[in-house]
Amino acid sequence: MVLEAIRYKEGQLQILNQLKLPHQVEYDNVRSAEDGWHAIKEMRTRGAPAIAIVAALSLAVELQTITTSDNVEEVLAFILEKLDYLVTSRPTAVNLSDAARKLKRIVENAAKHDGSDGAAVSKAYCDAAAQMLTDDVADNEGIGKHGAEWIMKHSEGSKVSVLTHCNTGSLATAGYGTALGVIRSLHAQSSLQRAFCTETRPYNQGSRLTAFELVHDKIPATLITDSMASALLRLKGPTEKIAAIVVGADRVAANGDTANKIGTYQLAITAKHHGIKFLVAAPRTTIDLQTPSGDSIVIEERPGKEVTMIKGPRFDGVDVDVNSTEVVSIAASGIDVWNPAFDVTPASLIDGIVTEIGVVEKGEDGKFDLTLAMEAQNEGIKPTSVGGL
Ligand SMILES: CSC[C@H]1O[C@H](OP(=O)(O)O)[C@H](O)[C@@H]1O
Repeated sequence: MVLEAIRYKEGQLQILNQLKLPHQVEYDNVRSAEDGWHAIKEMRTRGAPAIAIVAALSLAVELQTITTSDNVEEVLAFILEKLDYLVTSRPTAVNLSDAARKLKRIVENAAKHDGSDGAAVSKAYCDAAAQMLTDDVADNEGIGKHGAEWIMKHSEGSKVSVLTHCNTGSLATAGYGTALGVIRSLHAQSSLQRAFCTETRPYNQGSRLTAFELVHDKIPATLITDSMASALLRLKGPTEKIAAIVVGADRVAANGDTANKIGTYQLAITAKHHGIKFLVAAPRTTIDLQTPSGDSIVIEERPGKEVTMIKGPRFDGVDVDVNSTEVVSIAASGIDVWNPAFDVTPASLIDGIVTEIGVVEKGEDGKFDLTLAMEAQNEGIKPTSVGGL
């Protein structure tokens, strides 16, 4: 079974309901932008690239199943309004707003063409949205290649271990993954000793999703709790050949400060303390030159019950009843909760930003210059993840 977070064909979009993984594999139909918004908000689908793609395709299937007006202005207004609505689903990952901006430009250009009609504008949108699936997988394979090469160049021996956080694999993207794509590439070239993954409280992307992907791909892997990371580096770093911590990103600011899953910042601190390389792996659609630094990144806060309650199938001490679901409280009633979904890692703690066209490192001034990577994108060296703009 190929792990597909997103299944799309004209007129039909299905998402793997990630709230039910790893014990149940269930796909939910997404028939409209509203369905897409709720799927993203409820985190039935998640991951910065996947959020952008599901949002874009949710509007595509809506356009493909309604009777499209011939009126260019009506269809254009409908698409622009729906994109503005979809962007409100989750604020931190830039991929969604970046895709919305590029899709708006595409349909505005399509509407200007002589003889254009509503159907032409709708088709231009749907073609660009579908292209995001293909481009994202290509981006991730490039990230995997460049990241694996960089790690091997900066470590000794023929095999290395890496630690990763959250889920950045096929369940967070259109396929292959970003940081998990680097792990897949290391494994494919027989350079991976072992992948360590953190459970990533409170949504448990690591224990539920990354562990699921690593077991599925038969990659040697070990799950640890978030609180074990520093001890792992100190006690097992040398013997397990841990060469790097590789994480994904939801938004990379112009100076390289990176918003990613809560817990990333403390991993960067412990990596620095233990002399372990710290890499951010993300497509260029995650780089946001309009946001000057991490101080300007909006950090999503989620409901406290995601911390105090835990949901899963019943375990009778022998087997897991995959068809059961129990929700249990694991905190004292009445306690206040702070539940930021992300934190910001300062560029000073990041050794490299792995993109699909190469690894960006800091210059002699100790700062990242991300404009070069983005200029490569704008010069058309490779189309962006939305319709080749
Ligand atoms: C390639 S996924 C990037 C990013 O998205 C995840 O957040 P969430 O699971 O809340 O959508 C996590 O921060 C990943 O690193």
